[in-house]
Order: sequence, then structure tokens, then C-alpha cells
Amino acid sequence: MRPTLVFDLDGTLVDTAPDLVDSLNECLVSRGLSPAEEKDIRHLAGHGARVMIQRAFEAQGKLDDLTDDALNALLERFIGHYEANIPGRSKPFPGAVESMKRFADEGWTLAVCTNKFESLATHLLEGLGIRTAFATVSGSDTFAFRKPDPRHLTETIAASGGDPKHSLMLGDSRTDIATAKAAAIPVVAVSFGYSDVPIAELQPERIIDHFDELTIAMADELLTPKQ
Ligand SMILES: O=C(O)COP(=O)(O)O
Ligand SMILES: [Mg+2]
Repeated sequence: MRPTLVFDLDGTLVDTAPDLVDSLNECLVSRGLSPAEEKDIRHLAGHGARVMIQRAFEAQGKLDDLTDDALNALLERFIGHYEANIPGRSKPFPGAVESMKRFADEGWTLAVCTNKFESLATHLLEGLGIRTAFATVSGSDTFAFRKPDPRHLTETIAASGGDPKHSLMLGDSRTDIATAKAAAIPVVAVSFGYSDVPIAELQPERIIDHFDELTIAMADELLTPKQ
């Protein structure tokens, strides 16, 4: 059985925050609000567009203006702007593409499990020229459930022809770590993503500061059943 390495996308494999902030700011300016700064909003990038819009309105004391209809219209505007600009300024994190090659060369199957819409995730990976490296790309709308529901992860592995007992998850957020733990799959966390808390507090099996630290030896050790 080939082992499976499942990557989260935003904040783990690809640094998408600059483009998410651009799309958010286009929405804010369209409603007469001030643009947000990336450093203030980066930790929200992993929570999706809805939360980013809500928090930005809240920060400017304009939450009362954000009716459900206004929020839905802005959400559509955000996604439209984001989609039209893919891949924009987004780039794989340093060493990410090399690590994908390292694991593929060792016989691992690669997959992506993200809470982005599947079409946006696919479009982004195609734009970066790395879509074909992954057996499966599943998004928040691929199944009837999404992270932190562990089935999002286990069904991604199943769709890739893998087995959860021979799988490893790589993520940057509370959601990723909760998903992997609920699925009883070891999880390596990256320290450079969009977590709003220090990642160590979430107790992943390992933490890496750079993709070079994600070695085959580390992965094999995590897949070895504990005595
Ligand atoms: O877009 C989101 O909600 C988060 O995306 P991620 O799961 O790839 O981090
Ligand atoms: Mg993420």
C-alpha cells in the first residue's frame, strides 16, 4: 500500500494571503471602508472569506451595516475577484515543491484537503503548474462535510487510493490538527501559516519551520505504529 501525504492548501502548501487580502480590500473599498493591512489580517486567511469580511467590518465599527444580504453579495464579489486574479501573487512556500517531489519519488501518493472551494483550489494549483502532482484535490464543497469533520480527510485519502492507517496530514491551523486527530492520522504542523495561536498549543505530532525539515525519515517514523 502506497502511503499518502495530505496537504492543506492555504497557509501550508501555498502562501495565498496576499491575494486573499487584495480580494478583501476590493470588497471593503467597494463599500466605502478602508483597506486592511496584510499583517493584521493574515491570521484570518485560513478561516475563509466570510470570516475575513466580518472581522474587517467589525474592526472598522461597521458590523451593523453588514446585513446577511450585504454579506452574501460581498462574498460573491470576493470569490469573483479572487478567481479572476488566480494565481496572482500566491506562491508555494519555500521548499514545498521540492518536498512534493521528494515524497512522490519515494512512492508516496500526494493529495490536497482544503476548505477552499474545490474549483478555486484546482484553478490555483493549475495556475501554479502543480495540479497533476496530486491524486485528489478536495475542497469544502467536494463532499457533504468539510474539515474539521474527519471524513473530509479520510474520504480524500480513499479517493486517492490510500488508507488512513498509512497517511500523514500536513497543516497550519487548529482546524487541520483537529481534523487529523479525529481521524487518528498523525499531523505535522507548519509554523509559517495562518494560525491565530502558537501552533505548539495545538499539539501536532511535529512542527516544521521550513519544508526541508519534512523528511522521509520523519514521515516514516510517524507512520510506524507505537509499541
Ligand atoms: O479557505 C479556507 O477556508 C481555508 O483553506 P485551507 O483549508 O486550504 O487552509
Ligand atoms: Mg490552512
